[in-house]
This record gives sequence, structure tokens and C-alpha cells, in this order.
Amino acid sequence: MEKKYVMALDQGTTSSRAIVYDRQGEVITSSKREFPQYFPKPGWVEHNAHEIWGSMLAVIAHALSTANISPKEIAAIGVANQRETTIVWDKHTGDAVYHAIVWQSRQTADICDELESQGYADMVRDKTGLLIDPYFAGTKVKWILDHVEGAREKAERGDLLFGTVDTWLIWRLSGGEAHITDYSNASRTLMYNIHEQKWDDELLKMLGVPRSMLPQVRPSSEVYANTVSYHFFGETVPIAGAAGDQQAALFGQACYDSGMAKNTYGTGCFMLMNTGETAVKSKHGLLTTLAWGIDGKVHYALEGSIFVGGSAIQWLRDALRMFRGAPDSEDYAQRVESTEGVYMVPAFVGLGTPYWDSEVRGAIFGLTRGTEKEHFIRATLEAIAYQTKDVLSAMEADSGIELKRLRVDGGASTNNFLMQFQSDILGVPVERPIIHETTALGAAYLAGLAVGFWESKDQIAAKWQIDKRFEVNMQEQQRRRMYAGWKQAVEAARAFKPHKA
Ligand SMILES: Nc1ncnc2c1ncn2[C@@H]1O[C@H](COP(=O)(O)OP(=O)(O)O)[C@@H](O)[C@H]1O
Ligand SMILES: O=P(O)(O)OC[C@H](O)CO
Repeated sequence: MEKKYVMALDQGTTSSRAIVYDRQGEVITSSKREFPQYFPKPGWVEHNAHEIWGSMLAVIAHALSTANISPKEIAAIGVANQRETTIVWDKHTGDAVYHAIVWQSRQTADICDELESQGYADMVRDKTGLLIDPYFAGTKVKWILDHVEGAREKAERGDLLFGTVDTWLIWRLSGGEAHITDYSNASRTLMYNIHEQKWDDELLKMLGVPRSMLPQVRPSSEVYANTVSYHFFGETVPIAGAAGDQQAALFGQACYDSGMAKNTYGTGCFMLMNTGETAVKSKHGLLTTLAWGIDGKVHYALEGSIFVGGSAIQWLRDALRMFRGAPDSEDYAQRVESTEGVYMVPAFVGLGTPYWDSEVRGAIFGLTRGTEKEHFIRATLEAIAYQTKDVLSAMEADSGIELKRLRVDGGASTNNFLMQFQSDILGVPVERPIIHETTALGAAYLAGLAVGFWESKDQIAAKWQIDKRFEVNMQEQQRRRMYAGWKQAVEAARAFKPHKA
């Protein structure tokens, strides 16, 4: 049967998706399923690794059956995943020994404080391009080995495997044959030397993680293994691409040249700038990370990470029950002219770039008796844009490049109010492509390139098409005034020190 399609598996923080593309890069079918989030203690976020896997299998089956596609027509599968989320499982039974500890989770804050006090920060920064922060996988692995009874002994005997979500899915899809990850995911673990591209003994010793748990690190575009036929409806299909979702989005946005940047508005927001074959060291709280490995080379990126973006809207929906669907937030925000001085700081799990403050918690300022739900919703959307301005300022300072436009994508980028306000507050036009799910598209491109389904990055770049360009429509003076209010709100939130429960 002719190989007409590539399938991308996009395993995000809140949902799993399977999307099938044809050779033109058009979406043929797509299926999405949300799965449970667990918040066992304040600031902790966990998933069940088996529920992640189950949701992935369900969307694969649903996508294929609704479009009546045979797995025989799939040339390759690419995986993009929520990054840093950590799974440790028994290699004999396939059972996870603990929940997946999600990237947002702060449960390793004490471990991080201890490593800081032992003076590891500079070494970590130099080798990994990261900071000692609960965000990254390394301290999560340590936490599992320290807290799950018998786990450390098992790990030392070589019975346990570690993986980020890409590794877990590929291990499962391949029936336990491939225990691998790609450069971009490895670069988020706190255990990988991004300059030498190898797992680092000094870092492993610092975290007490046995080397036998670690996956092999491979390029982002390469055939790793085939699916086992019982998971893939009687067929074996090459698994041929993998990247962390933010790097996959950079690839899907065709940001192939040094200096090109994108911002993805999903659960969190992540701005990445391609810096080519140079690892740029940040002086302003950005991360240095591997963008991808392809064609025998690695590319680096500078990254600004915002922990709470679209999930603040989800919180308004689910916890405060302010509306039924996230898209409703756009209409509510536009029913008022402004927030009337209300600022919301959605620091539910601390703040990332440029503050890197694990202690700070969410806050709202400027309430009056006249404050209504609409102001609250508008302030929450505006907070996403302010956080992005914090990141862009750091990016421009570190790279010396003044952005002429910002490419955007992700679920919340469909919100026109947010995108217009983003452009206004940055003072830079915002460009949204027709396909705003560029994470999955990037994974599909990486896999398709590996099997010759697409020929080159140039061929892919020519497919990028704009949906809407949001032009700047705010005076400089107003922008400054509003942004100064945000900075004040962040400082006030950081000054508040709640009692620890
Ligand atoms: N129209 C919208 N306006 C604001 N936020 C939205 C909108 N649509 C989706 N979101 C938010 O975007 C997030 C989903 O985006 P998505 O790219 O699917 O995220 P992820 O990959 O992190 O699961 C959710 O947190 C949701 O609340
Ligand atoms: O699930 P997303 O799309 O919000 O992405 C999560 C990031 O990969 C975390 O680093």
C-alpha cells in the first residue's frame, strides 16, 4: 500500500493528540484526549504514566478509524512530548514505580536548595545550560529513588529505567525494544552535558542516579525502532523522530536559521530562539538548550520558560468555574475596555524566566468594589502577555537581536484578544500560522525527513503560511505604564511570604 501519511503523537501536559499529515503538510485527521491531573500537595503536579500511555493508544486508534486510514499507509511516526516530566519504571514488568512527576511540580524544591547550598550551581550551569530548579528531570529522578521503597536498590541492580515521556512512549510502542531519547529531551534532564553531548558522571554522582537507568541519546530525526504490531493494529511502522514539544514547535515553525524565534502558548509558554551551532550563555535567566540533532549536527536554542500560561485560563474554567470553555475567555475579556488597574500574577508553581523563584505564589492586585469577572478574566489573559514580555526582553538582551516579529502557536494562540494585546505590549507584530499546532507538525517533519517522506528543511520551510498578523496598536507611553504596573505586581507577589503548611 502507498505510504501517504506521517503520524505525529503530541503528548502534552493536559492532553494527548494523534495527528495525521499528508505530503503537503495538511492535517488529514486528528484526535485529542485529556487525561487526569493529580495535585497531591500544594505545588505538586503528577500524572499516571499508564493513563498517559492509554490516552495515546486511544487517540491513535480514534484518528485512524475516523479517517479510515490503514496503518499500512503511515510512512513514519514522530513523537513530541511535554518535557522534563519524569517516569521511572521496572524494565521487566513495565510498571511505573511512582506517578510521572510533571515538569511543573515543585516537590523537589528542598533537594534543589540542598544542591545549591553544596555549591553545584556553576558546574550545573556550565555543563547543562540549566539552573538547579525543580523544573528539570534530574532532581525528580532522585526524589523517586529516595522516596519509593526499594527503588534505589532496584535501580542499582539495573532493574529500573528512567525516561521522559518520549522515552516512555517509544519504549512502549516498540514493545520494550528501544530505550532511547533525543538530544532535545536529554538536554532537559540536568544530567546531560550539552557541549560534549554525553551523560555526565559528575552530574549523575551529584544526583545519585545510576547510569544503567538512562536511555541512549539519539538524533531527533532517525529511525529508532518499529512499532510492535499488536499496538499498531497488525502493522509495524517506523518510529523515526522525537523532540521535546517546544523544540518540535521551533522546527514546525520552520525557525531553522539562527536568530529566528517562536513562542508557544500551551499549558505554559515557551519562547525559543535558534542560535545555530553556538551555545549562547545567558546573563538574563534564559536557558541554553539543545534544539535538535539532525544531519549529523546539533543546533542550540535560548529559551525562556513560563510555567503558567494557558493553564491559568484552565484554572478560571475548572477551579473558579468562570466559563465553560477556554475560548470563552476572549469574549469576556473584550466586554470591558481595560482591567481597570487589576493585575493577576499566576505564579501557581513559582515563576520561571527571568525570576526563577520557587517560593512565590499566585496573587491578584488592584481589586475594587467595581471589579467584575470580566476584569479578572482580562487580567489573567494580560498576565500571559506580560510574562512573555519579560522573556522577550531577556532574549533580546542575551542575543543582541531585536526581534522584528514573533511567530506564535499553541492552544491559547487562537485567542485573538490575547494575540493583539501581546503585540501591543511587546511593540512587535505577532504572526500566527495557519497550522497553530506546530508542535505536532514539527514531530511529523522530523519523522518524515528521516524516512525520505519529505526531502529537505527548505521544502518544509516553503510550506509555512500565515493565518493572521497582529499589528502593534498601542502608544509607547501606555505600554510603559502598563508594563510598569506588572513589574510592581510581580515584586509585591514575591514579597509576600506565606506560612508553609
Ligand atoms: N481560546 C483560548 N484562549 C485562552 N486559552 C486557551 C484557548 N484555547 C486553549 N487555551 C488554553 O491553552 C491550553 C491548551 O493548549 P495546548 O497547546 O493544547 O496545551 P498543552 O500542549 O500544554 O496541553 C490550555 O491550558 C487551555 O486553557
Ligand atoms: O505541555 P506543554 O505544551 O505546555 O509543554 C510543556 C513543556 O514541554 C514543559 O517544558
